[in-house]
Amino acid sequence: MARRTASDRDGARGGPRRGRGSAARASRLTKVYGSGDTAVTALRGIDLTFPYGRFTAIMGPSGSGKSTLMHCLAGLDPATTGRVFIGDVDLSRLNDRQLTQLRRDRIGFIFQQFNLLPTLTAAENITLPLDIAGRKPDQKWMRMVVDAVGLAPRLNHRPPELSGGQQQRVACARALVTRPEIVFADEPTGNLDSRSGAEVLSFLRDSVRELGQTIVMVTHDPTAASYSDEVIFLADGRLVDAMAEPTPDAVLDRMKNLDALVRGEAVPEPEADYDDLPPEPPEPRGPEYDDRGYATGGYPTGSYPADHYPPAGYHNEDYAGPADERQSTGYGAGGYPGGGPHTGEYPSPGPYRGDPRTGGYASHFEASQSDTGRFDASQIDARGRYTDPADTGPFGHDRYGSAGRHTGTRGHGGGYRAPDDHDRSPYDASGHGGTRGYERGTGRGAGRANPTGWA
Ligand SMILES: Nc1ncnc2c1ncn2[C@@H]1O[C@H](COP(=O)(O)OP(=O)(O)OP(=O)(O)O)[C@@H](O)[C@H]1O
Repeated sequence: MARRTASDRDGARGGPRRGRGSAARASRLTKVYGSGDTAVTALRGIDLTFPYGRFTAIMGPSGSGKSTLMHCLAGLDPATTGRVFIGDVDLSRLNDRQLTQLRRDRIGFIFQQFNLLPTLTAAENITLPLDIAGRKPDQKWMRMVVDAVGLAPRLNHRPPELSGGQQQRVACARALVTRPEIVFADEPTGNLDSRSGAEVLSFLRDSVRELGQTIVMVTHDPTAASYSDEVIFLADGRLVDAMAEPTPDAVLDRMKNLDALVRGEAVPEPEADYDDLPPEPPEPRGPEYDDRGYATGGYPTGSYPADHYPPAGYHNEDYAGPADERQSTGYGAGGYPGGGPHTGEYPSPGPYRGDPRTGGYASHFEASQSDTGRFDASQIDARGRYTDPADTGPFGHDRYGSAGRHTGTRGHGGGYRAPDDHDRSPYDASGHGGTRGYERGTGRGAGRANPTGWA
């Protein structure tokens, strides 16, 4: 696919059309199927924005509401409450005829089952939406799309004469030929072998990067999701997490945790990462001193790294420990007695001063994890990071919120909430704010702007 300029991406030369604002948006979207005893709540208040020119994957356990969300966004299924916008059009204000027209003119669809008409050639299938609308194809755009999906030599073939991958590429070209503002793809590679799937996904990704297309794709496949710019995760009808620049392994890990949490199981214990996650500072209880003036255990000193204490044999009370890294890694002042770096005020007793082989730290730290059960399930967030459930931190309300002072400037705001915790949205008022920027209202945080733009 030929490189195009930024102005091309805006549709100046026939690329996807763009309105103002975002390509699609859901605001407090809920969906309930049925009523009374048989009611099924599929979506529980989704706030989500899809900016133009991005490729977003929607993932989540079976039954989490992925297809329902996509159908509501695409105007195929009405919301129960809340609102959905395509561009700046509020779908709830459209009648059936207007909705049909909007879908035809402004939305492209790609389905798992290709949905091609077997009696039409590939070229006729591609132009079908335009024919139905009584519009003539923009030949230049059509050629570009056909070239991009590599179908030029196959345009006169009928679907039964094409491989699965080729058929899906016809479907991709059909979705793009109307220059839609947004394309919804429902498991587009679900029926393809991995090589054909990769071809289709590469095309989708390139159409975003090089043509400025906006794509939203539901998938179960972490590899497929890794082609996207960002993955959003649903569980039990709620948005529970997001991952920018996904890799298959990272997506797979996240999905495993989501599955386990949805089943009410403990998530796998993460490997303790001493560099990334310093142990929780102990509760200040006041020092106790021996008759030489050394602390004797009034503090659970084993929770401190050994290099915070005087080296072996060092008995000088004036010892000043290394600078308090916890401050630079996000632990606020106050975690330590006195609220600042170590000053030698509380020299440590015990093994932490006397074992140069281990520094007296790691082995004790490991032991303390199992002794205290520090890493139990309720304290592990969806990113596998330790959090303190009792501590809502500066990002408040988020039962598993991993952002905040625990991870400080490196906080990512994973924020998975237990499936049984239905009483409030995980993205409620003070929900997210970490460096990934899940800040309600602005879609931006202190660091990297959130590309999906949580509303
Ligand atoms: N037409 C319907 N009538 C009643 N319940 C429905 C209907 N469609 C979906 N549901 C229910 O809504 C919930 C969400 O379904 P949805 O198909 O959106 O999930 P999903 O994440 O796409 O699942 P999967 O990955 O298995 O396709 C499920 O509990 C499902 O049983």
